[in-house]
Amino acid sequence: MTGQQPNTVKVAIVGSTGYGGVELIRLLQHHPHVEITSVISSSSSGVPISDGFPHLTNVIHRNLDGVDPSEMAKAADLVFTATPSGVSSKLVPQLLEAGLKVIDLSGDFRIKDGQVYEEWYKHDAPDPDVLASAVYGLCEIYGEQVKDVDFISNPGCYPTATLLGLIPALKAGWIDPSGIIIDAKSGVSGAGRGTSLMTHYAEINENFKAYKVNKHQHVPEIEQVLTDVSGKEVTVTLTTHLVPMTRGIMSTMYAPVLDAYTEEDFVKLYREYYEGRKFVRVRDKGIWPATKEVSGSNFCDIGFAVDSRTGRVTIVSVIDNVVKGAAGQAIQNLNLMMGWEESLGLAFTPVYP
Ligand SMILES: NC(=O)C1=CN([C@@H]2O[C@H](COP(=O)(O)OP(=O)(O)OC[C@H]3O[C@@H](n4cnc5c(N)ncnc54)[C@H](OP(=O)(O)O)[C@@H]3O)[C@@H](O)[C@H]2O)C=CC1
Ligand SMILES: CC(=O)N[C@@H](CCC(=O)OP(=O)(O)O)C(=O)O
Repeated sequence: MTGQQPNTVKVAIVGSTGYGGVELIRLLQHHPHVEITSVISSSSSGVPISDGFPHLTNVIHRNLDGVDPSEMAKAADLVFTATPSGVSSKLVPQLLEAGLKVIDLSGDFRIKDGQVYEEWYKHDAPDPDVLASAVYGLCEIYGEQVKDVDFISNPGCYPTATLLGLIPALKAGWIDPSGIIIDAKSGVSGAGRGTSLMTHYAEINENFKAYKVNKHQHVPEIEQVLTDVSGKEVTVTLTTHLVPMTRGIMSTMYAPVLDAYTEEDFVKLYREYYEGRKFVRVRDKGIWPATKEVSGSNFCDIGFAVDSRTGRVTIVSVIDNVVKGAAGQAIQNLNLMMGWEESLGLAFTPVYP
């Protein structure tokens, strides 16, 4: 920790009754410099959070507070907004105006072009000045830019797995940016706690479905970052799937390889690129990552195969969508923002089996 930073940061969580919010509560219990001073709900304030979430009994003794930015500013230094897209865009400016630091888990501030955001998210774009002030918190790539800022936009779950899997090869000029195909699968918790026909038991149990093909709101987020890091206009094909499991994302990426690079070359390149970054684990040749091997943890595990017959590389990247894809990465961002060691409070071994 740097000399100027307070020893304890008081945090409030808006959307604390959702999957991202509840996961923030679970993980922050282990953070040595964080005190949760307010858990907030727009629909059920005044009751103990453990009433609705019995697993939090004897873990956190707090009643749910209502959504009131001036009260949040009295209670906390920083707010995690684990709120739906379209809600964060209106709430975050009020929180910043009240003097709070903010880490937003929604997609509202990730897309730098407001028009592109409106096209893909079907919500009004946020205030352009506030949007411009948001720093995109993909920690292993933009970690330096996150230090000392007031407002971080936490990346999406599919983009986190996908971007960490593609960026080293793309930056090195090893893969053709015009030929990237992403085949991604998510557990059902990625859709949030609300019920829907898409996710109810009879629809998803023993089923496997593609959705939002070529229309997923994470397409512009992935393209924006790949274009930024490569300096070339990148477009991607993304197919997202829902699989009958609770947590986990597997993003399988295919791209043409531009020279005779082998699997060993890819392993070496990625290990060098992510050297010192505890949360990215690059597998040895032939060892494929599985979602269970990262479940409950902030790890992103990556494996490769190069097919000399087709000239393509297959890159497999897995994360826990609620941890590295949401709450865990948000805490990693908090650590970087505060000048703390990035893995503080996040040293979770994956839950296995
Ligand atoms: N689940 C995941 O894997 C990931 C989610 N995200 C993003 O993180 C955010 C939270 O996701 P998740 O927790 O899954 O979603 P959930 O649907 O599980 O939870 C969202 C919570 O937001 C609260 N909320 C709804 N409307 C308002 C409002 N007007 N004002 C304040 N709070 C409101 C609700 O709680 P209440 O009614 O009590 O206020 C609800 O519990 C979303 O933007 C999502 O896209 C990002 C990456 C991964
Ligand atoms: C399984 C599932 O439904 N996942 C969600 C991911 C939600 C998310 O992260 O969306 P934001 O970009 O708005 O934060 C989806 O595909 O829309």
